[in-house]
Amino acid sequence: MTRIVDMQVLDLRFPTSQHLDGSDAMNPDPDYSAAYVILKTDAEGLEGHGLTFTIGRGNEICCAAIEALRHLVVGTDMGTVAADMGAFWRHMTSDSQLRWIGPDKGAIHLATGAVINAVWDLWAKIEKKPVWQLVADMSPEEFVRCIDFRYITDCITRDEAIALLKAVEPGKAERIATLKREGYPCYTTSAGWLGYSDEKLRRLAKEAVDAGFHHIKMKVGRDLQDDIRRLTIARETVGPDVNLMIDANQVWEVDQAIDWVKQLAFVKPWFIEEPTSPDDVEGHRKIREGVAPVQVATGEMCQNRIMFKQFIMRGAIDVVQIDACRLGGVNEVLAVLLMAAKHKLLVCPHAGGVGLCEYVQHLSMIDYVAVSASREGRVIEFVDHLHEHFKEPCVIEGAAYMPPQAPGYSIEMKPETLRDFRFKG
Ligand SMILES: C[C@H](O)[C@@H](O)[C@@H](O)[C@H](O)C(=O)O
Repeated sequence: MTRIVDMQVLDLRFPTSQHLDGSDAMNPDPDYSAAYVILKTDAEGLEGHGLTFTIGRGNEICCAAIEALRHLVVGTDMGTVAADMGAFWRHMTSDSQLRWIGPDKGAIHLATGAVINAVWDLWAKIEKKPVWQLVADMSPEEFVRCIDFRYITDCITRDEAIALLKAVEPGKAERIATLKREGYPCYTTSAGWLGYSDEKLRRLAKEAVDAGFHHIKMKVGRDLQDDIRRLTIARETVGPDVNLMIDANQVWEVDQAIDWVKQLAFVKPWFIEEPTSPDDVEGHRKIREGVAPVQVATGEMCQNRIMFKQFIMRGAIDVVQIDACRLGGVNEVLAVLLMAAKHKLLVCPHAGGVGLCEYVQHLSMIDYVAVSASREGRVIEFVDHLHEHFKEPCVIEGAAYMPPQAPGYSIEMKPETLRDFRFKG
């Protein structure tokens, strides 16, 4: 069986000017970066690729954290991964010397996401399937074997998870056919950055509607009067039937969030994303009560399944925004999908950054085919930048992600990108 014999870590930087002339209220000048992992194997030409998205200097720390995981992954026999992926995840997150700085948080967990996702890429390539299909083809028992239920059994047990998966098994083939025909709906953030002029906002919002988007996200939170003006323009441009979402990137205090959102309620926001600290479960619960019927969304910085459990069980959010590498890779995302399905919450993944669109399309497709069995009210984020660096970039048709066909996790970058975007120090 294939063995992982080496790991390469690359610090890739994509300076702001090369991809985006916009910003959000927390990241006015983001240099998008990727801590990139290549797992080398003893099989000719077979590699696993993975990355985690960071910004600028944060990338160095992530690359160092990935290096700290080297001893846990090099030497792995992929046969043991296929036999018990959950045990492998536990092995990757249980190093007693790394526990004090993790394992479920911070740079070490982002590093875990990058490495675990590279292992999924490798596994899927060995099985000659895209990741979404590898998981969709699993039996409920095989699916739950990928998950570490530690610390979440008060929300969902292994047996409950199996029952939930079994209940939706009958319609799988039909849902796969629907996915291949129609794709999975998405929303765009590309019109709504704070750095854009009113003219550019108007033009991009119109282009988005013309391209078929029914959901458009606007950044807010820097200046209330600006937000009122920009949202008025957006609503006038897109008309009454398109869902407008707003995203504050964590800038508000709890009560301030309630006041601010109420003042923007005239555009009928579909959700408010990241109104306050991503760790504040009670704060989100209060905001949710205070701004209803505007839904509350968070997750791009929700760092583990245990935090998500609290947001879900406390009624603090309406929309679960999983992130492909903020969580510790596919395994942990599967746990969150199950908890969200049990509590009947919408899953709308966070994307954008570097490679997140390529990753999360697989996760929503898994959710639809095997877990929630629904696309109703769910949309994947789409941000139109940096896709040109990927060998198999995501494909959007009629405001929907089309299911990836190539084996793997769609995250492998082109050799020239790996050469030309290495950080020189
Ligand atoms: C710095 C990043 O682009 C963020 O602005 C982005 O992740 C954003 O919060 C989003 O939801 O798309």
